[in-house]
Amino acid sequence: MGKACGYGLATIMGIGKAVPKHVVEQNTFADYYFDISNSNHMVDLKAKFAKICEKTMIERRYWYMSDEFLRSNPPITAYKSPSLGLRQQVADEAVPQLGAEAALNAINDWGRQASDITHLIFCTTESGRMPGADLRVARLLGLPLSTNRLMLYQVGCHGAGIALRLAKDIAENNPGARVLVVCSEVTAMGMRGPSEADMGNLVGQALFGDAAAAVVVGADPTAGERAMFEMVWASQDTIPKTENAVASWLSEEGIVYTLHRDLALYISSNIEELVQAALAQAEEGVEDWNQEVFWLVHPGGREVLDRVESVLGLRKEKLTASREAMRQHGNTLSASVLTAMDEMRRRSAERSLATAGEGLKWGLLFGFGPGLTVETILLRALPVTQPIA
Ligand SMILES: CC(=O)CC(=O)SCCNC(=O)CCNC(=O)[C@H](O)C(C)(C)COP(=O)(O)OP(=O)(O)OC[C@H]1O[C@@H](n2cnc3c(N)ncnc32)[C@H](O)[C@@H]1OP(=O)(O)O
Repeated sequence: MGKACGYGLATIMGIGKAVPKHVVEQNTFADYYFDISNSNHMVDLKAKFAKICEKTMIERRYWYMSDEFLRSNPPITAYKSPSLGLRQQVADEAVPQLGAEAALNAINDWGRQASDITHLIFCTTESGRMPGADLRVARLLGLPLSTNRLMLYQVGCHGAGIALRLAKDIAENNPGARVLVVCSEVTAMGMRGPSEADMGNLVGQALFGDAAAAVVVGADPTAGERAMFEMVWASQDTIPKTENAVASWLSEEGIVYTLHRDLALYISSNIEELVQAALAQAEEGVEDWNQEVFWLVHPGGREVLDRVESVLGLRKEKLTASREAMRQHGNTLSASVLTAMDEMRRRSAERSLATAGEGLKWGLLFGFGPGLTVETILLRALPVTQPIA
């Protein structure tokens, strides 16, 4: 979808993130995880898990659930035990709280009042409650009751891509619209102990972390606003025959998921075509993917980034923002790619580069999720300016 109805293209005008306070260090995580799940007798599995943790290249993650809470609620740390109500209670508290904190940071970055937000898109994989976290966040931020809310439940890691694509359509078709996109994820639903028969679960336990990230989207910047990234084109694609590569379902035991060993291979084998299709939408030829393009790739796991980098022939530093987001937070599902965007913007500003996209004009954002679904957004980073006077 391109420019519509004579209004300008949707732009990202503010970015914010938030993490909960409990820090989980990856280099001691195997010991901790097997201890809280009373699984120290699984000696070989623990050794294998320690190796997986090391290979993730994650340094730390953040959890909303405290050590005390986990130790006093064994159904959460069992491999499978009825615990949905308990998990939902955590999500009810944590998802809106973290989301509101990230949203406030994005609104402060944007520079206008929260009451100027016209639409709210809230995305989480972790909750099944109505009314949803969108309403709680609207209340916490003091948004007007007339704010148009849209709640995306159970979307998975490509949720930010979906939310941005919808925000683009809204901003380009409703003059003056300012859309707050919030992605908030806590591992309360999917946290569980180890099982020798479920390696996919073990890989997930080494990867997933809690975080929220938010952006403000609008077309035609006005006084006090500065546009960072224009969303030029957005699309969704499904990779054929990969329906079982990532699957998750809500059960009495919380969210149970499978991660296929070849998931990274499926993504990397199909991404080149999607890159070409997206860059063909740029107004000028973009030939050199290292010199001319900045990359925001969902940090699904180290192997996902390695394979994407290799198949596209990207230099090591091109995926730095994604790798840093993963190193500092783990895979935070829908919040991941926005966290990477925040990191890229921060690093670009630190180096006084001409745009928030590492000084470059054209960029690609990729979200990956169950389906396998790929969300692609062609971005144009605008020259760094002060907010419009
Ligand atoms: C679609 C999306 O992308 C959405 C998401 O974000 S969902 C999460 C997506 N991410 C993933 O699935 C993780 C991708 N994988 C990785 O990043 C890496 O495999 C890793 C960091 C987990 C491990 O690194 P690695 O270099 O592959 O380590 P490696 O020594 O080969 O593997 C360790 C062990 O784990 C096993 N393993 C790894 N992934 C596995 C999986 N998904 N299922 C079963 N076993 C797995 C390996 O077979 C190996 O077992 P053995 O020691 O018995 O051979």
